[in-house]
This record gives sequence, structure tokens and C-alpha cells, in this order.
Amino acid sequence: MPIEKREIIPVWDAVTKVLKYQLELSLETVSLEESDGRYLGEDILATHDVPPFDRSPYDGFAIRAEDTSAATQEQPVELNVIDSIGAGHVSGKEIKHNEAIRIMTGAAIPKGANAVIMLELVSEKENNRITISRKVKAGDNISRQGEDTPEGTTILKTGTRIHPGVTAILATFGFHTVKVYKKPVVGILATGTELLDVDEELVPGKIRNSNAYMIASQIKKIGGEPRILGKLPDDLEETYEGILQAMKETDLVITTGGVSVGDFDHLPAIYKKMGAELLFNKIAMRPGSVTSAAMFEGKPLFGLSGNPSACFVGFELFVRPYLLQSLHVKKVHLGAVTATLQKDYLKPNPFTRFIRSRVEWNGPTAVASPVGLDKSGSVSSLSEANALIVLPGGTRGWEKGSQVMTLLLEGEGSVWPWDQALKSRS
Ligand SMILES: Nc1nc2c(c(=O)[nH]1)N[C@H]1C(S)=C(S)[C@@H](COP(=O)(O)OP(=O)(O)OC[C@H]3O[C@@H](n4cnc5c(N)ncnc54)[C@H](O)[C@@H]3O)O[C@H]1N2
Ligand code: MOO
Ligand SMILES: [Mg+2]
Repeated sequence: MPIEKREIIPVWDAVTKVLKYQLELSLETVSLEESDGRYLGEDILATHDVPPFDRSPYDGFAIRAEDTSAATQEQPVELNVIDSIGAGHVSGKEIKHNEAIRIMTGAAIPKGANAVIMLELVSEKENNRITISRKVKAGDNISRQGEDTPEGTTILKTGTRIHPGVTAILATFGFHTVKVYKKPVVGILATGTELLDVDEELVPGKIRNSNAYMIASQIKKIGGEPRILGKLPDDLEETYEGILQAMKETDLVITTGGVSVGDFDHLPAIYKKMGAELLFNKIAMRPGSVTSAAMFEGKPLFGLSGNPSACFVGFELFVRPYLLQSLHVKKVHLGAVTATLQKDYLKPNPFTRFIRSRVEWNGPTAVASPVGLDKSGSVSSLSEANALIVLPGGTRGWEKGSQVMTLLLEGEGSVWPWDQALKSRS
């Protein structure tokens, strides 16, 4: 049977096609303690000033600055201490001329005071008297009401991922429950007669299904909910039925394997049989050139390659931004840095290459070194990699020492990182 010719499209076109769609995820309310890693379903406004009152940032004495205007080492001023307050207490007294109130960190500044002097800078005398031997300016050591966040500020945007710092803000404003987007439920189906379950012993010709667990882990890492729906043999009918069922149960489905041109690569025929709208099935990239995507009844179906590294890269480049866009995240793509390539890639390649690598910082400059075996079937390189070196395709190769765009597998994403990097090189 002749092999059907596929249209090869650039990586960025493929990303753009996927991002024309997104899931409509509803909201749910979860407790603050359970909200880590979830995405905010609403903007959060400061419901009061932070701090909510003028307060002392130090343990010391609240004073009137003008009482110290003549204070020197030789001629200290003496003040009468009329009260003592710790955090959580408000003094009922007002400071008048030459008076002070002993105040601890976090306590509200008493009436009449306009400065605080630290305990270490004061000499304590008998009969509740202190001496100060330096001039203090009005406003010194006062944390002003609202200086951190004024009431009404939009402090967190919809789509913000909840991390410890975000949790601190939510707690500050009294959110003991939080509205978040429901986790997208992602069905994972591994296709391949050669696949064993993880707990099975190896037998000749077979390998364990590592892709399903890898993808589940990639999904969890960005806050989705994976459903490993098992593995399917390379049988067209069985795989077709399996995919239809999976599409009913989940928000989107990822398959691995069976997307190339082999006798048992049934996914292209299954897309046709389903009547799914094909978005692409050939991309000018390596690994993952046969990565496919289709829409079926408003839901996407990602056909990732069976080769582990190709599968990994396909997820990071296409599924990740799709899921994050659905969760209203602004920076949906992998973050990018420019790094110095540590190895020659002199052979020209028409396809853009994504090379599993490690980025390290030598002082301010990043260097990127390829790791492990650079084959799309390799799995060992994935455990070491923290980045993907991007080598745009073209008629020339790349020399060691070149400055290359490198996508980071950890940390904050980016809005639009690689449009320049993906322009082919002539
Ligand atoms: N004549 C051609 N042959 C191939 C081409 C081509 O263009 N012409 N493309 C090659 C490229 S590039 C890739 S990548 C693979 C893509 O293959 P499939 O996506 O169809 O995947 P399979 O054939 O099912 O498997 C490929 C490989 O991966 C292993 N595999 C599959 N599933 C898993 C899993 N869940 N866990 C671990 N490993 C898995 C499978 O055993 C195969 O070794 O096609 C090339 N061939
Ligand atoms: O799709 Mo293959 O991964 O290009 O090597
Ligand atoms: Mg195949």
C-alpha cells in the first residue's frame, strides 16, 4: 500500500493550531490548605489595607520625634514611659510632650507618637524613665497602614498558580476557601502490542509501558489530573473503541504510539474513522516529527509518538500550553534562555531539533550541554535533562560556542519565547 503523503508544518504553526482551542473548565471551591498547585478562578482584590494599621517594625519605644530634636551624646533627652504594649494590643494612652510608650514589633503605633526608636539605642533608667542620645526623625521606624498593599488593589490575577507566596496573600485576606479551576482530566492510552505493565517481568520482544507514567507525571507537574486508562494492542478496532470510550470519560485524550507509517500504526486511520478534524500529523521537528493532533466533538486528541523522548517533547511543546491556556495561565510555554552550546552539531538538518540537555550557569552566562543518547527512542536522557536546546533547521549546522535558545523544563514559563529561535537558518 502506498504511504499517504503528509503535510509537514513548522513547529510554531502546530503550536498555533492547538492554541486556537481551549477547554471550558468550571470552577470549584477548595480549602486553602488543599489549594497548592491549583490555578485561581478569580482575581483577588485587597479587601483591606496591609498592614491594616500603622505599626512598629521593631521592639522599642514609640515617641514624638520632636522631643529628641536637641538630643546629643553629651546631652541626652529623658522621656517618661507611660505604657507598655505588645503585638495584638492597642494602648489606651496618648503620648504627650516628653513621653514614650514601650512597644513591641507588630503593635499598633499609639496616639501622639510619630516615630519608634529601637530598644538597643535607648538607655533605661529607674522609675520608668529612658534617655535618648540621638535625634529621631518623624516617621522613623513606622510601618504605614497600606504601605504593603492598599485596599482595592488587584493583588492576584485569575490563572495564577497557587504557591507558598500566593497562599500567604490568600490567608492575609481571609480566604480560608479558594475558587480554582477544576483540574482538566486527561485520559492516557498507550498503544502497542509490545507493552507490558510496569509490574510485569520482561519477555522477549516486549518492553514496559513507560510513556503512560511519564505523561501522567508531566500532567501532574502542571496541575492536571491524569487518568491512565491502560494499554491497547496494535489492533485498529480495539484502539478505535478504546479512544471513543476515553473521549467520553475525560476532557481530552493523549495516545502514545501508532502515529507513524508502519503496518501497525493505526492512529491515522482511526482519526479518519472517527471523523475527527486533523490539525496536523507531521511537524518539522525532531524528535516527534509524527506528533499528531485532532479535534473530536470539541475535545482534542493528541497522538504523541511512541518513542519516549519524542513523546516527552510532544507533550511539553503542544499539550502543556493547551492545558495551561485552558487554566487561564498567561505564560503557557516553556521558559527560554540563551545559552552557549557545548557541542558541535555540524551536520545540517532540515528539521528543528530539540535536544535534551542540562543548562547550568557559569556566573551570569548559561551553558547548555546535551545529555544522554540523542535518539528519539532514548529514555535515559530524560532523567538528566532540565532543558531542551533548540537548533532551528536549515542548510548549515551549529558549532560549539554558538548562542542558542534553550527551553527550560523547570520554573516559570514564557509568553512567546521561540518565534525567532524557530526561524529556519540558511
Ligand atoms: N519508515 C518510517 N519509519 C519511521 C518513521 C518514518 O518517518 N518512516 N518515523 C520514525 C520516528 S521519527 C518515530 S518517532 C517513530 C514513531 O513511531 P510511533 O509513534 O508510530 O510509535 P510506535 O511505532 O508505536 O513505537 C515507537 C517506539 O516506541 C516504543 N514505545 C511505544 N509505546 C511505548 C510506551 N508506552 N512506553 C515505552 N516505549 C514505547 C515502541 O516499542 C517503539 O520502539 O517511528 C519511526 N519510524
Ligand atoms: O518522530 Mo521521531 O521522534 O522525529 O524521531
Ligand atoms: Mg510506529
